Amino acid sequence: MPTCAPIGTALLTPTEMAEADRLTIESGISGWQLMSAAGRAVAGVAAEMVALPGPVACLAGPGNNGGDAYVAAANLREQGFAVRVFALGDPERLAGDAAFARAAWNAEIEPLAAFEADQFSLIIDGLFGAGLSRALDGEVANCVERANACRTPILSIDLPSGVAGDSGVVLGTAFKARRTISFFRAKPGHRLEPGRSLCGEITIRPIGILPDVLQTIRPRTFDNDPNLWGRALRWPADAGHKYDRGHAVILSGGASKTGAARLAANAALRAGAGLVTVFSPASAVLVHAAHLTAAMIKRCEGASELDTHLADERLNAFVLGPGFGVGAKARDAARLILEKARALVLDADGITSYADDPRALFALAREAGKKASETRLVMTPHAGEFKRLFPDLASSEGAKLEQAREAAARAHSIVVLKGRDTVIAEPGGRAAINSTGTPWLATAGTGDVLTGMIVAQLAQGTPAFEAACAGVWMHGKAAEAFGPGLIAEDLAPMLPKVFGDLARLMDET
Ligand SMILES: NC(=O)C1=CN([C@@H]2O[C@H](COP(=O)(O)OP(=O)(O)OC[C@H]3O[C@@H](n4cnc5c(N)ncnc54)[C@H](OP(=O)(O)O)[C@@H]3O)[C@@H](O)[C@H]2O)[C@@H](O)CC1
Ligand SMILES: Nc1ncnc2c1ncn2[C@@H]1O[C@H](COP(=O)(O)OP(=O)(O)O)[C@@H](O)[C@H]1O
Ligand SMILES: [K+]
Repeated sequence: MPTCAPIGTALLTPTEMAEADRLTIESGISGWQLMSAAGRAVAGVAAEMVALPGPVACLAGPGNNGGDAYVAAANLREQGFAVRVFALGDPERLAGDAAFARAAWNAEIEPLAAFEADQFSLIIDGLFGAGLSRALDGEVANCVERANACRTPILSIDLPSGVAGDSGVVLGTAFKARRTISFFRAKPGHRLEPGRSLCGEITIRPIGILPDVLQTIRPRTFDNDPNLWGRALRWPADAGHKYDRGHAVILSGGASKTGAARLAANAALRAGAGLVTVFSPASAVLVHAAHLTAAMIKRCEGASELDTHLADERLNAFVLGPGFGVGAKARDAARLILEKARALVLDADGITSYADDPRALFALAREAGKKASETRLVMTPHAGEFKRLFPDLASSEGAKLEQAREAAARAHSIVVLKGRDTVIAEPGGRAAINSTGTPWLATAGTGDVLTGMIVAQLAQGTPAFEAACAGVWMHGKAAEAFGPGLIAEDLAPMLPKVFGDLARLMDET
């Protein structure tokens, strides 16, 4: 079986990054060494973006982000580029390493008001990075908007000025960069929208910060990639049996709404569940029979039949919600499944069924978790569904990471808050931000497919957080593998390629 590094790829908040900086300096590497390395790295990327002699504009802010810009300016000048530096505020007031960097530039510094964006071949944005503390306004906001309006490419240092590093939210206004270079580890703001889109292509460079500092910082946010969950994923054992790979159940809605259940069922089979059964009301059994082959069908009319079926303990992971219908029937089913401490992926109508009483669901999840000694509920809301269960959290605009984290703690469950920047959070505070996928996923039924990919991992015994992360990752990879023009049915057939690529990736790490 392939193996992989035990910890994930951490994403550091600006506060954690400052701590990484501080711990490294404490260990004997100076702040000036870090800034020099950062500035040189910026110049290296700039030189990839523009041909000699430029001209290049370096916009320098009042903090260390500006310091990086002065170092980059001096380095580019050495390489033969024509460079002009424009400063926000009085450069004489710079302190510490940034003052050093300004002194090393040792040439004219013009006021930001003199900057004319269309006179340059490249703009380097060193106004604000991790230290952004309030909305851009006045002269700075004007400068950003002028730069965005012209076609000159922008290279942002650390973050596009105006993007908050911990949330990706825009404070006032922000540069729309062609490329962004950051250091040591990426930040949540590089992954969360709209920050992610404003960064353009992101390059992360080492600058001498020691990875050991992560042991002290203990980050809680990670890139959703196989470094985080690869080792937890179950692969078929050489002499394995189908029951070793779990038996997933998809609860279907009535005759006119059966497609969603089949999308989930086929995805669950392709994603590795040993067996998959669709529980169907009598009225829809024939419709399913006409379409399903490897997946099985069992009549399940309502609560009492579900209760009887649940006596079979091999049925270990369930999907409830896609096409199911909103109401008491969904709530009864969720209750029975969680009371038996089976793993449950709750989506769509399953989530909406609890809009009037979310706390009833959270209590069921808490008890199921206690009984099984692990989280049993995975919820997969899109923003609209999220709002139905967590209206107070949803009103805090733009704080997607914290919303998902708080919701997971409150609901004693894994919360998969979907979108281009899907966040997966667990009750203990660990969270992952996904970057796989394409905009072609914005089409009917792809969420149903996602539930199938997650339930397959749960059925195989992967812990709920890792199961959800793996499902979201492979869902996006399947979309990338298919390319433009996809519909929901196209995703599951891409999984053999996704698994092949994953196995190779993990063998390499
Ligand atoms: N950590 C590392 O490992 C390394 C970090 N490095 C670099 O350091 C950067 C972080 O530096 P930093 O902490 O000095 O913050 P920075 O982003 O320059 O801004 C602070 C200044 O901006 C001001 N200000 C804020 N918002 C404002 C607004 N809207 N409008 C106007 N002013 C505003 C704020 O004012 P204040 O809030 O104090 O009033 C303060 O004066 C980081 O992004 C990276 O590039 C590398 O050199 C090497 C290693
Ligand atoms: N612009 C986008 N880029 C990447 N992924 C997206 C985008 N829009 C939607 N998705 C993904 O597509 C899926 C849509 O799920 P959902 O909204 O539940 O759709 P449905 O209910 O039609 O199945 C989610 O996994 C979501 O993260
Ligand atoms: K910047």
